[in-house]
Amino acid sequence: MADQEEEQDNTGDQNHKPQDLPQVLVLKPPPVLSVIGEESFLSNKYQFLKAWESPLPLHQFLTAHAGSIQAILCSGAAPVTDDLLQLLPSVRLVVTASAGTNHIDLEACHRRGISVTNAGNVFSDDGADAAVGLLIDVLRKITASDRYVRQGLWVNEGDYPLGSKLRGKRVGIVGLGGIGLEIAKRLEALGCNVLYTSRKKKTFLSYPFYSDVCQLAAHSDALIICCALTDQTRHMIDKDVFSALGKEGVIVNVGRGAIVDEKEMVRCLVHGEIAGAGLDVFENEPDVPKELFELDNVVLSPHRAVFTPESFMALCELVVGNLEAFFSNKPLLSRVMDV
Ligand SMILES: O=CC(=O)O
Repeated sequence: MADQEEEQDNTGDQNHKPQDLPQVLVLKPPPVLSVIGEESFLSNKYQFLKAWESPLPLHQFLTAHAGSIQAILCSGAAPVTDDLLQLLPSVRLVVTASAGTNHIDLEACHRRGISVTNAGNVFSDDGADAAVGLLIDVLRKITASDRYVRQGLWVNEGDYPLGSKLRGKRVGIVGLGGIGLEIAKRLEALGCNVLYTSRKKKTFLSYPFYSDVCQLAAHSDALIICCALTDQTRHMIDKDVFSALGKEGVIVNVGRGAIVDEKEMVRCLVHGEIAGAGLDVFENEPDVPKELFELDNVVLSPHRAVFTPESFMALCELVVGNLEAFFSNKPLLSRVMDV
């Protein structure tokens, strides 16, 4: 079966036999594929082994190609675990088509001498636009009042309750990486006071830094979560943080659902212990806690914050650039350093 697959030229390259090309494993189609199309995304300089198209069980498929796969192209849809890497001794590179790397066992990659690259900064603008958009939406009740108008309630019930002003708000950014920095720039331009927490204080910035997220919440009117999901940040936004944020506080999450203790967040929203939420990510996507559907002070979005056709085009170039750099022994373009 493996031989049959190797005979099938899925590279589009007429000059090379596919088996001469470097082999890159793709476990599941990353979201970018459905927008950009396989022909554009999967460069014909490599033989992409699409595990999901093989009739073989994954383990057998991987074993059949174990010696020849040098790189893995992945996304959040398929985890890259230590057990998987164990089966693929020739892998030296994992390229993820995402900003987040929580689906990759970074420690195992480090131990095995495997480099990892991610989406670098290609999603920073769109992620920041979406985060600020969600914050404005919650504060000014844009989606909720849209529903009000469509349901004919303006006519029957009168004016909709007023929202709250953005200018002057103290916004705590949790994670001042590429997306966080872009959020800060936008909020500054909109007249907000930016504060932040991050792994380390950024000495080149004058925004107030809080090493403790509870302290940050206590000094913020809104918190925007845009840090990485790691063992340290899982459920970091917990009961104590919500209580420090307080009844008037708003939370926006464009990072990962599991950074927030979702059950506790739902409880706080239902009981009015925080004022509202703008959420692009959830703990068990695509499942969203049903209680949130009933709440007008919550804006929901289906994990789309960073994705636009433009960011996907940039991602496409970056992925190909990283593969080219790797296979020609040049420095990687967006190496993940924090192992
Ligand atoms: O959530 C999207 C990403 O991590 O790229």
